[in-house]
Amino acid sequence: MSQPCVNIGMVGHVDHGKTTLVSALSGVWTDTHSEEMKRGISIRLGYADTTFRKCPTCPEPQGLSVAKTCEHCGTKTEEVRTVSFVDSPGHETLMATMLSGAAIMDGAILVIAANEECPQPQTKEHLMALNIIGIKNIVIVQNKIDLVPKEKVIEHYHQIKEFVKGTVAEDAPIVPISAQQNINIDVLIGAMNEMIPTPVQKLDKPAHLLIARSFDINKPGTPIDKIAGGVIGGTLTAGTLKAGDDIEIRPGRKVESENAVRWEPIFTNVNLIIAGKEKADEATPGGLLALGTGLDPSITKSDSLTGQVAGVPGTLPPTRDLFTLELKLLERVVGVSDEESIGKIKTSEPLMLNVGTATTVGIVTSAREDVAEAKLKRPVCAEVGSMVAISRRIGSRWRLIGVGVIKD
Ligand SMILES: Nc1nc2c(ncn2[C@@H]2O[C@H](COP(=O)(O)OP(=O)(O)OP(=O)(O)O)[C@@H](O)[C@H]2O)c(=O)[nH]1
Repeated sequence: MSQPCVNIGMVGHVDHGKTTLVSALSGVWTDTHSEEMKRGISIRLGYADTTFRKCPTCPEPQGLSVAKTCEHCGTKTEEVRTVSFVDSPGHETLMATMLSGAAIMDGAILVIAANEECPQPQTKEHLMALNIIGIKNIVIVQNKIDLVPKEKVIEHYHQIKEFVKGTVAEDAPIVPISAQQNINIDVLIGAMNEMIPTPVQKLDKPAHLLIARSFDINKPGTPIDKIAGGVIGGTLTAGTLKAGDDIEIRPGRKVESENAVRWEPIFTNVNLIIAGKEKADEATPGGLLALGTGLDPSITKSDSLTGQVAGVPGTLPPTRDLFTLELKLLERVVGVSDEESIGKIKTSEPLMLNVGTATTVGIVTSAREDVAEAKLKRPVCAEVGSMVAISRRIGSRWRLIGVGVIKD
């Protein structure tokens, strides 16, 4: 990709139109899996790339679009910015996946369907997650306006305004659209372009990649299906990678011997870089990458490396199987109809912990008012100071209850 890239997340309640909107913006359907087809909901993170473009000859004001030729004068449009969309699932059982996706978002579109009362439970829970993870660049989309009369759209707009009062999205623009009928998509592109800047590229640090997906091979027909090794996908938080570079992956591989279990880092090399849909010589932070590696595909298949970190050998954060967390708990549980208050964290209770793209369960070994220690069932590679989203099992679901910062 020739332009610096930004990762924009699609978040919001189930069936509000996230995947449809990604498709309207990028012209491609994000990954669809057979299980998703059966259940009719998104289960895993989906990805799609597009380019915001501008006509070089039409007079101002002329908005951005994704069209390759100008609809007014037919001139070939020019690239302004490349964008990767991270499509997260909206179902309440899939919060862990949403949180992994949020770790690699530079900004987000909160999709809210205009034909339902606002807020729906995961509209609230996803906004809270953005808040906790610190994603401030947000655009709100009022989708499916083709299904309701204008007065209802206005009433719904006021419901959204009331709902976001006092949250990180208080001043976010609200764009009424129909993803399915392609209404107001150009206005949305303009709002995204303004609200979601390309992140500052930290090129002078060693390369670190948060792994969000891993595959044995990519889909047939894509450039990466021609290589033999396993594929990892994710986003670089810092540094650059070139084809041929050596990489280390942590925590790596689980090794079981006699009575002990340990995790060994994996060492391999990058043999192909795909940024967006194109083969690239170099990968930089921002945007989603697929890296062909020298790994045996059995190591990368079925997202088995999701949540791990890859980077320059010897520079990765330590692998931890114990967290000491400085806590900041929410007042009430969100994402449920009955919003009970959140009690203190107790010793021996299991917590779901999300850090970067990793999800693990930790058993609390000690807990005070504002600090808790948890022994992790599956270790993670994480820096001191990293934010950890904390969820507690309430009924049959994990519910977001707060955030912790890793202490040494
Ligand atoms: N009428 C109308 N239907 C829409 C619109 N956008 C999406 N839909 C429909 O709403 C349904 C759900 O859309 P999806 O895009 O799958 O919703 P989603 O938010 O990605 O769902 P999950 O990822 O499972 O949470 C589908 O049947 C879409 O065709 C719209 O603008 N108008």
